Amino acid sequence: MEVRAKAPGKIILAGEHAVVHGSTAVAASIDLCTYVSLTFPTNSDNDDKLRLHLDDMALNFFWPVGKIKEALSEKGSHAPSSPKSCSAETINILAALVEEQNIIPEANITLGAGVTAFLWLYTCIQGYKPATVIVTSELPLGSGLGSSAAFCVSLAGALLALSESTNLDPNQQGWLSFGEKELELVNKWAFEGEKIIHGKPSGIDNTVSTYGNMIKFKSGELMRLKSNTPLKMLITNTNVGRNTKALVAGVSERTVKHPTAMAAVFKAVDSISNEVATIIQSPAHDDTAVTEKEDKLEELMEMNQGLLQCMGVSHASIETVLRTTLKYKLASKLTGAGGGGCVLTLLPTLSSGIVVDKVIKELEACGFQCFIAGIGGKGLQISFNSSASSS
Ligand SMILES: Nc1ncnc2c1ncn2[C@@H]1O[C@H](COP(=O)(O)OP(=O)(O)OP(=O)(O)O)[C@@H](O)[C@H]1O
Ligand SMILES: C[C@@](O)(CCO)CC(=O)[O-]
Ligand SMILES: [Mg+2]
Repeated sequence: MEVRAKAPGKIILAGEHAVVHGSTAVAASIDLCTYVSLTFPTNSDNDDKLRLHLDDMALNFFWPVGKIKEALSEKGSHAPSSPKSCSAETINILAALVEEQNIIPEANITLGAGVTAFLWLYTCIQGYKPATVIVTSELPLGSGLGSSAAFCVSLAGALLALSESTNLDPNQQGWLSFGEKELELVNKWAFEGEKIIHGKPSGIDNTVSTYGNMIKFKSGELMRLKSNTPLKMLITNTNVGRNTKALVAGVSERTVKHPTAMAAVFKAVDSISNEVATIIQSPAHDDTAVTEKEDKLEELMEMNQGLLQCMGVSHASIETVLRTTLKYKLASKLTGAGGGGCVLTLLPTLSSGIVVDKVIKELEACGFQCFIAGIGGKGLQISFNSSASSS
């Protein structure tokens, strides 16, 4: 029996970083996903290993399950229906199991945190069973499109689908969706994984990846938004690597140094996000109303970007994208943690295709990668393949 899970990445339309400090943010899923396949060996396979294949990076890890059990001793906890945080001490034990394999390139230290999160989610949800887990992704890693959250949600989804805590029918064909209670459980586990990768996540990324569509999020609470106008966003990947953990920590440091000024910044972001959510949901019956909405969204994106600069998370490459798109009267803001990564540019409904082609050409000439993603699709989905056996 093989179970597959797919979970989408996301864009943040307003409120990144400030959301970690209690402000409202607005996010939407995108149609680029991370896929996880989970298979248990049959008795005749005689395999005692937990195997993790990160196919996109051609990295293959394996641990004898007895070794994991011995390393974790009483710190391991097989309790799929009770999401639990990984203590700093246990993170170190798991990180040592990851490092021992010596296969993560030095240039990619944060990848180790993802594999550590895998070991935590696996042992808590499935215990010490041998298995093969294969991960592939359409998302660029560490670029602001929520690759870490999609990784944790798809993993938690696949692991829970083959646990006693969920009850999808494995004989059903095609992609299936969990019910509300099960999604809540997946989301909580994914948040625990995100904590290992990010340090101090707000939970917005795993929540939008779990539930999909468009959400407003504040202090752990989600509100689903019903968009009344399709939004078209150009996503530009500056290809400048960064990691969310360091950027979030940088904003927290600034907040400690300048508490009053930063509180004002976070309050302004909160107002911007609420206004963005209201505009997105307001009806627009004709082209004039759509244009009016888009004009307001563009202004709010620019205001949000200014405040992200105040927080210290912009980057020269992001500023280049802003300057380039502004030449064509298009508004942009960074999305996700910033410091490089991806930038969003609103493409108004009536914008001319020629202008869009020109701006893309100019951005690509700077070495950036441009694409238009579908916004607001489904969240986590699961599918079973009863004829598969472990490889
Ligand atoms: N497909 C994957 N396979 C293995 N690890 C992954 C995968 N996708 C994400 N990760 C983990 O997530 C880390 C990247 O997370 P990070 O939060 O820094 O960036 P992001 O999630 O892409 O951007 P943002 O948090 O700004 O949306 C990787 O270094 C790795 O640890
Ligand atoms: C930077 C941040 O606000 C969004 C990253 O996509 C971090 C978080 O909310 O966890
Ligand atoms: Mg992330």
